[in-house]
Amino acid sequence: MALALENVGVAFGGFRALSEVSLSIAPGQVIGLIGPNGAGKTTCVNTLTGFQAPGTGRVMLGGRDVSRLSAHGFRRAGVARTFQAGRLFTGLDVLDNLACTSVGLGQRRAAAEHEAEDLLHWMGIADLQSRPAAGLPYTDERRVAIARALMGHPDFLLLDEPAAGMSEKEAADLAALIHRIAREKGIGCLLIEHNVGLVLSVCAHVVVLDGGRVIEQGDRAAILGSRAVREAYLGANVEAA
Ligand SMILES: Nc1ncnc2c1ncn2[C@@H]1O[C@H](COP(=O)(O)OP(=O)(O)OP(=O)(O)O)[C@@H](O)[C@H]1O
Repeated sequence: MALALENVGVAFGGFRALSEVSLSIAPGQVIGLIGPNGAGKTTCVNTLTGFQAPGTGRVMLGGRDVSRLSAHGFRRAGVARTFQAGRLFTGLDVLDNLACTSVGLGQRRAAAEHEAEDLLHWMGIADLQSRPAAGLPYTDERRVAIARALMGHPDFLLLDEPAAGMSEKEAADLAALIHRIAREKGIGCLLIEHNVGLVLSVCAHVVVLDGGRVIEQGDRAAILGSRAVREAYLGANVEAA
């Protein structure tokens, strides 16, 4: 049961944001997706979650072509995501932010609240449960957004720059949480991050995009040793950098 892009292309008007992109996430695996600004990372996540239909190629989930599924359809099928901005429901408290997700997926309210309490406890943030989502400190908002994405027991979790604005210590705590999500829940995770050090420390496999194309993929050693990656980040004149 994998979530995958197969030779995906996405164009906005005449601009090709993705060209022939293939990548695959297995259950319990943490994949990193990196690349310079505008490389196409968010477009990849949008395509893997039904927010953007591929122009060419296919999105596959467990061997099924889900390219035309809606975003809600992807969520129901077990693919959850977070956004660069937390996008919490600011009029609700933390517990209700989580519970309403499972209610939206068809669960009864009492069961959804119970699941939300368990999940907040599992993440070590049970103390936040009655707090209004509006005005949460930035790092707590990020953690609640991840907790909300975990509601309904998804098989895959796609995280769009979850460590943006975090201190080194907060980013290390986040890395530990992502490991737990993969290991203890068996969820396949895809992590987009500008913090390349964090990605290389968390992910066994990293995909590098530049100009909408996959320019490299492999383990930490392969990424660090890649001339194409150095050129993408530092410009063509890598020897001088
Ligand atoms: N809806 C859209 N309409 C037109 N162009 C778009 C749209 N969405 C993205 N793009 C363009 O596609 C390219 C890829 O954007 P995308 O947001 O996927 O890159 P990214 O790697 O996530 O960038 P960043 O690291 O800056 O968030 C960019 O040039 C962007 O301007």
